[in-house]
Amino acid sequence: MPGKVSVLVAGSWGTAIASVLAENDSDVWLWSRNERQVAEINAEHRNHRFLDDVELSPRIRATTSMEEALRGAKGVFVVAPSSAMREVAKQMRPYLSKETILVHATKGFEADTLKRMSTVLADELPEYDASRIVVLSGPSHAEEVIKQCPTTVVVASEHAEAAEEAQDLLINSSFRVYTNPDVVGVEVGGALKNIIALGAGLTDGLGYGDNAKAALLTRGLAEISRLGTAMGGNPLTFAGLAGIGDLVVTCTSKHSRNWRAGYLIAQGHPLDDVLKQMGMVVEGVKTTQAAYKLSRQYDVTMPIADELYEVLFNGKTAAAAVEDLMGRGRTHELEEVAKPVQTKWFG
Ligand SMILES: NC(=O)C1=CN([C@@H]2O[C@H](COP(=O)(O)OP(=O)(O)OC[C@H]3O[C@@H](n4cnc5c(N)ncnc54)[C@H](OP(=O)(O)O)[C@@H]3O)[C@@H](O)[C@H]2O)C=CC1
Ligand SMILES: O=C(CO)COP(=O)(O)O
Repeated sequence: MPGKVSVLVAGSWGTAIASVLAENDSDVWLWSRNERQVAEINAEHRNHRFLDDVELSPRIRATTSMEEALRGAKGVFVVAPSSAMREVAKQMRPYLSKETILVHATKGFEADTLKRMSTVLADELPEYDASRIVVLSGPSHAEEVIKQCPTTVVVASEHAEAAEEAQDLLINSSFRVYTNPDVVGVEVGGALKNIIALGAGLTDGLGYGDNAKAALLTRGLAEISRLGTAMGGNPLTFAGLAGIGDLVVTCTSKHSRNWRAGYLIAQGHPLDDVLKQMGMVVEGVKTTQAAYKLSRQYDVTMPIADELYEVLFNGKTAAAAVEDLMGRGRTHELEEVAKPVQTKWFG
């Protein structure tokens, strides 16, 4: 069963996924554009820039050659930041076999087009059957996965067999993998939870406590479900690993870059400085812009995402944003949640 699989790119999450695949006896080719990083991984079995404290399996070989990474691979895992997905997909096209299982694990939308990541892959890989694309998501900080802490994730594909093949490649006793046919819900849940995690960092930075955090998580989930359902996702997906599961971990974990960015912004650090200081991708910032536009396109109310947008891009203080959220007009808890339920899921 194990054979060659490739992982593109060698950031934190790509390196952790490569480690899970290597634990399962796959021969893993980890692609990076960075020659020094590739040389370090091959010589020292360390990714010094990301997850430096863990020794990598010798089953993981790094390369800067896309051809070497993809040729003969039975599975390809694309783990680029959303801003790089199209560029990476273009480079894959000449070498990607139609038989390969193609999985992406990116949480975000394309900034200009507002497209989901599987759609960006489908655009750039027209020879590949788009219905077989698999999305990997769920509560899974790389720092814990690479140390084999128990973790549960979901793989979604319209094509049940493709999802099961991805499940086979990944599942082991510390990495439990569920399948789900709802690509839209899993992608939208994974992307939008980063906005709420930024908000949780903000309220923690303001010292607002656990009640505020619980409120953000709960009302944040209502916003995620509302937009996700309007975009075609199954409402039940948001009660699962790619919804509430990932929301909980990202809003409460010390590992979350989105939470940390929110925390620093609440303390008065300018957004640009925070992003530079972080040195890793903080998807929630661009996703807040995307959600601002998508909520208007789909005519759904997203007050938390709107307030985050004002804080990040229009200079509103976090305290004023919380005050405005608390002072909104009275409403029924379920009023805005129950809008359009997709017939695709419930007949
Ligand atoms: N970290 C985590 O725990 C998890 C992350 N994710 C998601 O995975 C995705 C990737 O995040 P993560 O690995 O954490 O990010 P990191 O910041 O750790 O790493 C980003 C990587 O992307 C590479 N990269 C950026 N632009 C390009 C490009 N144009 N071409 C090739 N490589 C590029 C960087 O390379 P270089 O060093 O050369 O710039 C770097 O290796 C995000 O969508 C994130 O939300 C999902 C679940 C868990
Ligand atoms: O998606 C993640 C965990 O599931 C990672 O979240 P951060 O990008 O906020 O670190």
